[in-house]
Amino acid sequence: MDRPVTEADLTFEHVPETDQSFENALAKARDGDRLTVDDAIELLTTGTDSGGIDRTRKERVLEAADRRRAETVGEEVTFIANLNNNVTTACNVGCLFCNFKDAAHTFERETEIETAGFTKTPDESREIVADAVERGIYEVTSVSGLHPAFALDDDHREILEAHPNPKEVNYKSPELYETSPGTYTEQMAAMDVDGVHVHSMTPEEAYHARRGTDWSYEEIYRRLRDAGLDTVPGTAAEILVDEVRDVICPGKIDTDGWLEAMEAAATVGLGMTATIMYGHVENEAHRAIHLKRVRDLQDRTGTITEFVPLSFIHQNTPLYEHDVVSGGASTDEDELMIAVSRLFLDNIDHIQSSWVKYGDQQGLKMLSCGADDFMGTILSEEITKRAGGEFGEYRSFADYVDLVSSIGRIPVERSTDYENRRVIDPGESPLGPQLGPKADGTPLLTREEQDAREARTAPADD
Ligand SMILES: C[S@@+](CC[C@H](N)C(=O)[O-])C[C@H]1O[C@@H](n2cnc3c(N)ncnc32)[C@H](O)[C@@H]1O
Ligand SMILES: Nc1c(NC[C@H](O)[C@H](O)[C@H](O)CO)[nH]c(=O)[nH]c1=O
Ligand SMILES: N[C@@H](Cc1ccc(O)cc1)C(=O)O
Ligand code: SF4
Repeated sequence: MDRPVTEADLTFEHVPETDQSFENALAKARDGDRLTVDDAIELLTTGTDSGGIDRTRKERVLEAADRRRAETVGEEVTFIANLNNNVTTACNVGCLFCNFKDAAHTFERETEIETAGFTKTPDESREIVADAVERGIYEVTSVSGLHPAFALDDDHREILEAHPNPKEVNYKSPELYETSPGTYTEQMAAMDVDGVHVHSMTPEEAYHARRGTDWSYEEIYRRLRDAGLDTVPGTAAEILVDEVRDVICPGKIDTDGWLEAMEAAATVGLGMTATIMYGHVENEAHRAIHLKRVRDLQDRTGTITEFVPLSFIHQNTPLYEHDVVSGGASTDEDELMIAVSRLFLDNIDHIQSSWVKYGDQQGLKMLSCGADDFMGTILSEEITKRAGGEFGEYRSFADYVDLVSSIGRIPVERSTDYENRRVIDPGESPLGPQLGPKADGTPLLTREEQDAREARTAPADD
């Protein structure tokens, strides 16, 4: 085809059609029976017997999910004091839903083009994380573009440098770039400040860290773990159905590759999260199959601590700009995605509501649709912002306590693995992080940041 693919061109093998009825599926969900893919399709569509979403049926699904949430985890709403420290935006994988990336050639020394992106050296990463740890952060989340100069470690660099055709394996020497990201193990070690929890290396990044070798994912994750990695973010999952991946991320590892990497991380003892990125070209059958693949993986490993539905942010993405999609998920679809995740994933305790994707108001609503975790302080956000999201880059503990208390739930700070938890009394002072290695309750934001924030939110002078 010499024109870009559009929504009308897409025909999928998997379509939302079933022999199940909505009422049967809902009855099973209410009874706590394990749901099938067809059950999930019925709930996500509020019945395939009619088109569009039926609001009354939707409310019944949300109610069932909210009840399941209360039975499983009670009334506490958790969140974490964390920092996002993404190392580089250089990436040539070309996912059509992503505007986080910048073409890697714009980072080269010998280029006229000024790059719109960034690359941090390991020393720079350490400084950023050390500063945040100083302020009470105890998790760093780090996801990055697949910079061509990245290697797993010195052994891997040697292999890549000796490769007869480095281009074939998406490798270029660090000397060619203005700034080198170093190696993945150097970045892990650099971010491992004072025992901070390092949450990093998605399956896609792990694939990049083994390119041009015959090393297994176990070997990759073992070396990363030994360098300081603690848990793995289960992003790059997108939709775990290859006919969808072929459209939105043809350059990425396939479904089996993603599952293999996650299983390997579990085998070497790493905990992990899992995600779905929905609301683009996929239909409810794909969402349901995705949930089944995640549930099966968790049956095999038991190491997934939370499931995170990531609603597609469309504004600045190639998928939207090339008219492949006309927007993202509707609010009804968002609520049903959270609810059916809770009902279907009977082996994952926590469902996360992302304020980055939904905003505060809808994010809070999700906590009554099946979600029980409200993400983290993050302090910096680039993925959603660059895609056109407008819900900001951080939340303080005071924000969290206000928000969670406003819906009559209990604010609780947690560790990445949910093992350490601290119920926060809204009346206490300070509210700040207390689980951290420097647990002195230092406010999350510096004075300057607080002032800047107040200036932004203050009513304009007349
Ligand atoms: C930007 S990538 C960074 C890590 C690494 N390059 C990878 O792909 O695994 C992390 C995740 O962000 C999510 N993401 C990217 N663009 C998005 C968008 N426009 N809307 C919602 N989520 C998005 C995707 O789920 C993706 O896997
Ligand atoms: N949902 C989003 C997250 N979630 C990850 C959490 O912040 C945290 O790292 C995890 O729960 C492990 O403790 N992070 C983002 O940057 N953006 C999101 O939309
Ligand atoms: N980085 C992802 C979110 C994410 C990160 C880590 C996780 O464990 C889960 C989700 C995004 O903003 O889209
Ligand atoms: S989602 Fe990840 S791999 Fe894909 S283009 Fe964006 S940064 Fe690169």
